[in-house]
Formats: sequence, C-alpha cells, structure tokens
Amino acid sequence: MSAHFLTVEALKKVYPADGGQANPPVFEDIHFHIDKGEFVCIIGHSGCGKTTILNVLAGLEEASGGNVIMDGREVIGPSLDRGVVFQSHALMPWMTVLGNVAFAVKSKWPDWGKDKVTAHCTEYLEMVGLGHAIHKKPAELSGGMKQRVGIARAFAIQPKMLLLDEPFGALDALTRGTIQDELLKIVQATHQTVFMITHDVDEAILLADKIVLMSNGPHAKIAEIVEVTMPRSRTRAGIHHDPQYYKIRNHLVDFLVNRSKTYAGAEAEMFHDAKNPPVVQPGLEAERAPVVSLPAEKPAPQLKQVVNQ
Ligand SMILES: Nc1ncnc2c1ncn2[C@@H]1O[C@H](COP(=O)(O)OP(=O)(O)OP(=O)(O)O)[C@@H](O)[C@H]1O
Repeated sequence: MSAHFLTVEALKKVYPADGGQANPPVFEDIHFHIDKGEFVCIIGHSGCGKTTILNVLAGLEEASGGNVIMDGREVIGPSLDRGVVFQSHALMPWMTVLGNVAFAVKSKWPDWGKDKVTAHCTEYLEMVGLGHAIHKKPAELSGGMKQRVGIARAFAIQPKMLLLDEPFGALDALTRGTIQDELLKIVQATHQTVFMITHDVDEAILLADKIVLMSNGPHAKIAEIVEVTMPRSRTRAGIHHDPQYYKIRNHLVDFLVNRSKTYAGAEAEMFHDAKNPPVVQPGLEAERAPVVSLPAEKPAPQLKQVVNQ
C-alpha cells in the first residue's frame, strides 16, 4: 500500500461529446502524490483539466479511469474530510458571516452546542482578519472579505485536505497579496495539507512545497514536479531576495511558454514516463534545469534517464 497521504493513479477524464461523437480525453495517465502537511500547487494552461482533477479529488466529479486514494480510502464522493474553496465565493447570502461558517461546522460536528460552535467559528474568522465582521451579511462585504469567509469556512471544518481552485483569481493584486500572507501564516501554523490551482507562478513559489506542471490538453499529462527548495519561512517581501526564486521562476515560465505542448502523442512517450514524471529542483541547480523538448530524430535510449535526473 502507498505510504503517501494522497495518491492519484492513472487518472483519466473523457467528457461525452454532443451528438454522440467521441471526445479525446482531457487528460490521461495522471500520476502524482501528496504527503501529509504538503502544500501542492498545480499549474498548466487553460483547459488542461486542473479544475476537473480538483473536482475528482473533492469527489464532485467522477473520473473515466484511474483512482484517487486519500488516507487509505478511495475517493468516491464528497466528504467533510475535504474542504473546497472555489474562485467564486459560494456563500449563502441570507446568512451572516458567522452563520455561513457555523453551518459547515454544525454539519461536521452535529453534537456541538451553540456556544462551542460560535467560539470555534470566531477563532477561524479572526485568523483571516474578519473578527470585526462576523455579524455582517455577504452583501455588505468586499470580494476579498467574501473570499476570506470561504477560506475560514474551509479551515474551520479542519479537513484532512484543503482543495483550492484559484481562490484569489478574482481579487485585486493588493488584496490578493494580503490574503496570500494570511494563508501562508495559517498553513504554517496548522500544517494543513493543501492542493491548489493557480495561474500565478509567483503565488505558487510563495506557497508551495512542490508544483505539479501539467502539459496542454487534450491528452494532458503531468509533465514535471518542481520542488520549491527555498526555506519554508517565506514572505512575499522576502522571496525576491533569494537567488533560488529566479531559477525556479524561469523554469516555470519556460515550461509554460516553450515546453508545455510537447507531451502529447506517441512520440512523446519515448522521452516522457507519465507514471514517474521527473522531479526537478531548479532552485538548487547551478545551471538551468534540463529542458525537455521533442528530439528531431530517434532519441538515444538513455534519454528518459537524463530527463529523470
Ligand atoms: N462538464 C463538462 N462537460 C464537457 N466538457 C467539460 C466540462 N467541464 C470541463 N470540460 C472541458 O474539459 C476541459 C478541461 O476543463 P477544466 O476546467 O478542468 O480545465 P482547467 O485547466 O481548469 O481550465 P482553466 O485554467 O481555464 O480553469 C476543457 O476543455 C473544458 O471545456
């Protein structure tokens, strides 16, 4: 049995086409794992299937093949073991901020009394800087405040795993930065296991222990796992002073701009092993990390080994 907290094996998704035609798989042969307490970001071009993968991990979407094992059990449906925060804050507009969080907390712990629920929710709302706004309704909040409520609600149920789908995508840069700092602090304090989709490479470098890079769809694969080797005590203001930051950033941008399209087709299988995507540490490499590109001619037999170093 796998020793990892979460294991994704051979995951594949095909959406049915209109008119009975067969669609190609959005992604296939997706393999990766997450250890307890790890913060994992996933990056890839629009349409490669990141949200679909997150929904499968959440149990909200069924895969067409493969499986997801979390904490020794197969994920077959939604559970309060997994907290989800979407890009659009899904708050109940008729309830107060406290009421929105309390609703989730009461679902998780139905035996708790009112005072215990209120104290618990208030603690998490204070953590995201909303202690002063617990009696407000969502309509009275800014976009950033609403998103904070969603984050507090997800943390308050103390899920085994937190799934974040571009939670800051709709926020202005200033608010986004502040909430990133708050998330960083909470995650450092709680050691919460997190899987997060982002399009922002800086956000991924700031928050993640490792970054999963997806190639373009259809037939998207996990192309590479990038370990963020900078010390965990990162701050938004400080990471730019670490020489590793630029190496990691350049590596991610180079993937997105140049390499993300080279993983589809039979030829790609000759140089890429989707079951064991290369794990790279560009921050620690003196030179630029190896660049994977389709060879012009038949590849040398040891090419797979080179890519995996
Ligand atoms: N319910 C659905 N029915 C049919 N096709 C779908 C459905 N949901 C998603 N798709 C298709 O699957 C592909 C992957 O979508 P998904 O939203 O998972 O990608 P993504 O990588 O998260 O994209 P983005 O970064 O733009 O959010 C897209 O081509 C999308 O059109």
